[in-house]
Amino acid sequence: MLVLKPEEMRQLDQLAIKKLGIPGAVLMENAGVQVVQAVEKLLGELRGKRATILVGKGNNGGDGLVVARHLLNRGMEVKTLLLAAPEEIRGDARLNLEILHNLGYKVHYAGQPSSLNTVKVALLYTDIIIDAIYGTGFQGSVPEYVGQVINLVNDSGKPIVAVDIPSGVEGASGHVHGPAIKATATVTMAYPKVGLVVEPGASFCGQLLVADISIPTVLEKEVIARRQLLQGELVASWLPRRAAEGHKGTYGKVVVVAGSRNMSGAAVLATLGALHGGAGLVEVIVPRSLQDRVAVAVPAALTRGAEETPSGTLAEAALEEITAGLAGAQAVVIGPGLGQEEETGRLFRQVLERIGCPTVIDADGLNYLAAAGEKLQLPPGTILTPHPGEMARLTGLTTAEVQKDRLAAVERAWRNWQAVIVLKGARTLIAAGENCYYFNPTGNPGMATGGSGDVLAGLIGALLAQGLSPEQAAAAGAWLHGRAGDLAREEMGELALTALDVVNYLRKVSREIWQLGGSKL
Ligand SMILES: NC(=O)C1=CN([C@@H]2O[C@H](COP(=O)(O)OP(=O)(O)OC[C@H]3O[C@@H](n4cnc5c(N)ncnc54)[C@H](O)[C@@H]3O)[C@@H](O)[C@H]2O)[C@H](O)CC1
Ligand SMILES: [K+]
Repeated sequence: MLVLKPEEMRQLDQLAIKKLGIPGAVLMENAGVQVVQAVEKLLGELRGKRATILVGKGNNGGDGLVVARHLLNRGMEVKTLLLAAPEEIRGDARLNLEILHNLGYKVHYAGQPSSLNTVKVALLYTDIIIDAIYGTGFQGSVPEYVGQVINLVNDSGKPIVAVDIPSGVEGASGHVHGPAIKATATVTMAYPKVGLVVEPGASFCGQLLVADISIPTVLEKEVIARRQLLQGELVASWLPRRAAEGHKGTYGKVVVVAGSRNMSGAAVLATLGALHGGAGLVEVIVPRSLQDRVAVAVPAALTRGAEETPSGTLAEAALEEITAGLAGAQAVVIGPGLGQEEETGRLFRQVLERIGCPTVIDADGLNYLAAAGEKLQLPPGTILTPHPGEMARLTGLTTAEVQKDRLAAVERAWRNWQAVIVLKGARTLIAAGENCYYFNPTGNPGMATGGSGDVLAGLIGALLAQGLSPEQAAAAGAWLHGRAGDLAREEMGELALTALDVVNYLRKVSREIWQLGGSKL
């Protein structure tokens, strides 16, 4: 599903209104009706229940006024609190204010500090709160009084439905500079906005519902940016359907270069990720003393032992053995558990020069890249999979700076390295080119556990080997990995979840994708 910046949404709104002749008031009416449906989903029967609607001065407030009219029609007791002076309300929002007035319905003015008590009382005697204070027109931080209102709403313990965007969240970036509504559900109009699918904004949305307000889909071609919210349907459409006559050669060979004495598990987990991601063949190359152990742990993989340093990391002398292993590879995964020996770093650079197929660089591989001091030539179709700390090293930012603006960080890394970048962490973000992003909604905090990233690297390698483009492999890998973690959480919660569970639950995801056969998940 396409993800838009507010300015792009405004452009489509304007085209729908001015070029196609759909009146703005119709769009607003549709927006309001969609919010009413969400309220109904949350509350069930509406008759006799109470709603409080907080209305700002812009069109978001206008949507709120439509909601008020429809909830009244459904027999609800509705209190509408205007946080702006009535004379500030213009255009379609004004029209809706006048309709309410003509109905004899009283909208309360609650736009100044002395109204805080009115707000408190309203919030006490309500079953649901509708946030129509700010929408896509909002930037910066909310005025002090509005901040006080928002804090009261958040502390009320009542379900909150945000109209288009939780007020206080910037639609273009997901930045939150002060108080912001913590919604139970957000009904966003026509398309998800960037600020709703990246952190921290994403955490304020609750359940995200995308409402059809009759913006014709033909207008999508006017949007140049390629930003996609990942969904099972899209991922399934990229994955190859296995042919009856297929054999292991059909699904590609992944070579995993990983592991050291203290981190043999990283090699095992990356290999398991590749095997469960559907690779035809996986060969894992590890320091010689680990080979037997790894072979027992992953009997379905080929193993190759290579020269090692005294501390048990791959040695420079391993180059020829690794080069031999690379023969016939469709994809390479390099980095998990390699350690931080200088000699292994030198080897890493030489191996990179010999790889001729799409490559996933993860973990210690990323640290070697960052430490190289010069910009290394990456294999064609490289994917980098940093967590925020690794991202900081790759871009010269601090981890806090990366997390504060993940979108900017991932864009910077893409420009620096000209590779597909997968920024892990809550709401994994993928940058694949100029204005080309994938936003991953799957995954949960239970997956913040050692080895989970190794599984992802292997999984992406498998998808590359099966012929997905680097951007599809990165995006699909992130989605499938997060989905496996989500299914694992459904059964075991977050505490006990380990990387091995992510591997094991890939089976269920595989089944879902298989059953989907290209239809909806
Ligand atoms: N036809 C349409 O465009 C439709 C839009 N819909 C809804 O409208 C909003 C967008 O409306 P807009 O009037 O552009 O913006 P807001 O309602 O978000 O109003 C913002 C309002 O507040 C001012 N403002 C911005 N930042 C701050 C700040 N930091 N402090 C104080 N005030 C601020 C700004 O100047 C505006 O005056 C969209 O989200 C939809 O909900 C309909 O859905 C359909 C048609
Ligand atoms: K809002």
